[in-house]
Amino acid sequence: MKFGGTSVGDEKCIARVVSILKHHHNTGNELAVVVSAMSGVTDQLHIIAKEAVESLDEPPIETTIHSLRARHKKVLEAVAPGETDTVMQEIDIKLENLRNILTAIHNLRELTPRSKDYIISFGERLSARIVSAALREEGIPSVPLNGCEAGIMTNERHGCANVLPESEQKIKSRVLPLMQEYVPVVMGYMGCTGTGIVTTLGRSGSDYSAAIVGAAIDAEEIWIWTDVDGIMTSDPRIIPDARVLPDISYLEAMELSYFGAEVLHPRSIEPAMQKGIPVRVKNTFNPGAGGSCVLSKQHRDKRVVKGITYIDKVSLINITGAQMVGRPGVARAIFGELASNSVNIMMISQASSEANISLVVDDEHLDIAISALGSVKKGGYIREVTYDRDICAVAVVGVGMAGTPGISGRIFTALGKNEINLMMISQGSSEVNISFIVKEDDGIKAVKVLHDEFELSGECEE
Ligand SMILES: Nc1ncnc2c1ncn2[C@@H]1O[C@H](COP(=O)(O)OP(=O)(O)O)[C@@H](O)[C@H]1O
Ligand SMILES: N[C@@H](CC(=O)OP(=O)(O)O)C(=O)O
Repeated sequence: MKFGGTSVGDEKCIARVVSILKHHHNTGNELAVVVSAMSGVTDQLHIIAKEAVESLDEPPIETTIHSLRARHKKVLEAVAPGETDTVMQEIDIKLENLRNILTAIHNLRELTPRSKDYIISFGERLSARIVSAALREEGIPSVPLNGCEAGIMTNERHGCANVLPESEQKIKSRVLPLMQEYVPVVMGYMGCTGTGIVTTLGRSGSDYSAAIVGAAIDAEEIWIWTDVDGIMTSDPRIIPDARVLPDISYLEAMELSYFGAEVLHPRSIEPAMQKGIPVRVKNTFNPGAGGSCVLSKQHRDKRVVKGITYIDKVSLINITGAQMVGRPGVARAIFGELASNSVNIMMISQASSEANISLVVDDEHLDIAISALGSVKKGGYIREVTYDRDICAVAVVGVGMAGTPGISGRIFTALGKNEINLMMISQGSSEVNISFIVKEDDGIKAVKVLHDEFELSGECEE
């Protein structure tokens, strides 16, 4: 069971988490738990790391340490009064490490990907100790484990590390035996390299940690506890009448999360899928609700389109040049150069004339992508590289779209009727997803129009 940042955000939330775990423990389940940092803490750590390296004046290291200490102490006193002193001693040691490294970073004005990962993993180091103490306070034996202790071994891709296959045996041999006696509370989001260097798994990566641990221990189910009733037809912040999807396939969940449904991390499905383990998404604040179940087959909702997603932190790059037509190797040069600069490409589309290739990249990769394409341009066959930051990606997802004629017609007619201009369209041959780019100002409108067009708010079809 994984509990996200909002689920462990304060003492009341942690008390709920403990009562959920107590219920499942007392009904005979063996549990392994993964927790995220308390909401906002990872952001706070990112900010102080940046300030430590960039600030010419004294960065607010002390203020940050004090605020982290005060927030965690208040929660600990409420949920584990019997252990406050001992756990606070451990927390103070961690905070002292944090203070020292931030001071060193400021003095050296050097923040490496390694040291950054070490810093931003502190949120989970603190929260897991508190959740574990809160369980003990309720009479449930529990131990906290950091990612390395739990056996989560990764490559050295700091900031977005990949879990290595050998983790499976390590996790199994470390976590499973513990579960006979304790409820282990694993610090999500973090792992370590073979030499013990701390890595992180990418923002919102605790879902990935949970999937990795769940798959390694051959869990019966992997439950992701969050702050909404399940995976919904769209982000409820955009579409207030979005509906919970009771059953959804692995493929659909992967596509929805890849294209912006934050409720699950895109990498969290594959480990479960490989082992056929159902992933259940449930609401910590409404545990009685059924939630969503991600499975290989879906049973209840026969609707062709399952959900509409939206991402706004992306940019569109257009590469044009008549010389690109019929010339083998152009795509290799473009994608090879982008790959060697670690640019993640989210969508690709090529006009049939071959004189144009459009790409969508994360906003944060745009500058590096443009500079990489500048080198490719020197080859002579690209005439122009233009970009637009003011766009967003919308995706329509559903396994049933494959082989159902007329879906794209409905999508584009509905958008056209609402005067929404399409700047790029992409559909993979799996037909599980039709994604397109519109101006940022049209993004939310496009989601609403399509949510209505496919009547996603209504009752599910049995
Ligand atoms: N399709 C969707 N279904 C459910 N939630 C979604 C969807 N798209 C975006 N979200 C957002 O994801 C949020 C939960 O993800 P996140 O904030 O990362 O939770 P946690 O802190 O539990 O990891 C929800 O509050 C919701 O606003
Ligand atoms: N704390 C990390 C990892 C994480 O998964 O968080 P959350 O479960 O709150 O999305 C982050 O903020 O990115």
